[in-house]
Amino acid sequence: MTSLELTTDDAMSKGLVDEFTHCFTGECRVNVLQILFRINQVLTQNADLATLVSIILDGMRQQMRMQRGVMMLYDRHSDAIFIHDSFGLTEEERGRGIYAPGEGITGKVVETGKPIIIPRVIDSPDFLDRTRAHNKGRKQDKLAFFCVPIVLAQKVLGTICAERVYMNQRLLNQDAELLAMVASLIAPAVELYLIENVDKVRLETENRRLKSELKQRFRPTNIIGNSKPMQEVYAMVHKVASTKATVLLLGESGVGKELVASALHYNSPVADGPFIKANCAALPEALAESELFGHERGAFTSAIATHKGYFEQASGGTIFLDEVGELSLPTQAKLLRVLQERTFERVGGAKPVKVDVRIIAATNRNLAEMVAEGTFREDLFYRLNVFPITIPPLRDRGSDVITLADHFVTTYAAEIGKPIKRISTPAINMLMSYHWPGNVRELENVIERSVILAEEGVIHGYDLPPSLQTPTETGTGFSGTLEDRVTAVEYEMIVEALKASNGNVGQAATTLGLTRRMLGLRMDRHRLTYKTFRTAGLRPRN
Ligand SMILES: Nc1ncnc2c1ncn2[C@@H]1O[C@H](COP(=O)(O)OP(=O)(O)OP(=O)(O)O)[C@@H](O)[C@H]1O
Repeated sequence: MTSLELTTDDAMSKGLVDEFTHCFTGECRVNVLQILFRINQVLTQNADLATLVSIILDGMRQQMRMQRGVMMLYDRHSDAIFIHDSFGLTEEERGRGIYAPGEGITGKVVETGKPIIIPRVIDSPDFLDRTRAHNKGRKQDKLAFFCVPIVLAQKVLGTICAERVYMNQRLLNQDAELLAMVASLIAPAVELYLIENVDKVRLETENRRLKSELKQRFRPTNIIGNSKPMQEVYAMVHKVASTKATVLLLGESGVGKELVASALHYNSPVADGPFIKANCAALPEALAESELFGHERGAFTSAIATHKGYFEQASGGTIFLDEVGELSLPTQAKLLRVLQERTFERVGGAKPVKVDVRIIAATNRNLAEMVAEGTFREDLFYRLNVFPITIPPLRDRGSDVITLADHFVTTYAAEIGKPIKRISTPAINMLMSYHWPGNVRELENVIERSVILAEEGVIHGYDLPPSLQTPTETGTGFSGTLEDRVTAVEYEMIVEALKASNGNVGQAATTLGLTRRMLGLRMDRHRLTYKTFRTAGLRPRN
């Protein structure tokens, strides 16, 4: 037994007995079965999410004798997790409970899809107490916390979290297991609720978001994604944007370096000045110097007039040197001088030109390695590397993939003028499983293409390119054989038809051009049951 664990006698002597005596006797273990039984009962009666949640929260409070219980929903669109229902919190505390994935204990459970159990919550560095419910009352320091995800088809839809007086690890694990069971029972109902109440959920999140501190966290407006690694990027951008320090943006191709560069500029004191992009890889060797630093009239045969280079054009603003690792050694030497003295000469000129520019450079190359190989100047590397920011690859950003996909769907659907309501569950799984070598740029292209292909307002797995459907690359479990792919498409079409018909098999069969019996057989083969697709309040005649 750890020093934190209590015996019944300890508990009694400490006056905590009310909360859990019955749990030592095993009575509460029997009681909890009643909760499962009730949930199962109402699930078969087609009850709505509100009824289910009230049974769960009542059970947590009365049978399991918990101090606090919270059911949270994850709104992918706004990338926020908020309290849907709870006990043990005031209305005000409830309103403050809003998190981003990766943030605090709840955010971590949503990000990883794994439960978290903490014997003494106030000791946990991840515990944010955003609701501020822990400032009050005695026994707060004795509370254990556990949080389980509500997951369906690898998609985290929300969490059930609870606090109770700590007794011992075994009982805590048992409670968490029970809540995990409850979470998996109600997951289909939660998904239906989220689909059906998309607008309500969004409005609710937005209202809460407006009232919460989340609003105050810094995120450049056009950069999408709230994953932990991106929050670190935002924090760095926030720190350095207001200075004139040279910034080096590192990261694979397509991660959003240019977007971050523009965020740095537009949040800087020179935001009203020009933002000039110079793509060093696209500059032909012979013209690189003249493009960057300009030339005097007659400097070379085609120099018929004086030309201001990118540095002069950026004067009073920011120059963004993209792919800086591609510059030749002579051009690097000239760039070093600008960095040191903010002075250069135009090609063919002798007069020094002084500029006042903020320099942001970016590269997907390993500059330190290039220095070792002798292809990049060491002194220039140190001058550029004053404030490096590494933008993480998309595969390390968790649910940002879906947030970004949603964002691009909205953008391209509006551009093409085609209403797209949602991305199907199998398509979401494919997007989440893929390793995105081309990062956000690749995701953007994939979504643009799928918006063009999509029919009936839904992006399906088969609207995504074949590269996302190869098992070795995606890990989606689809093998390359024709039969397996046909099975995957069949599964998806049946799921969609059942969703659209609220679980009415007859109606779904008609949509699919099958008899009811044929569809029944196929549903058995895919282990699908119409109950999963029933919508609250509607009882289809099957
Ligand atoms: N977090 C993000 N939110 C929204 N759009 C993004 C995000 N990151 C990247 N994009 C979009 O993805 C595309 C590629 O981004 P960007 O050009 O900034 O990448 P990069 O790292 O500079 O690529 P490269 O190294 O190839 O120049 C752009 O259309 C950009 O708008």
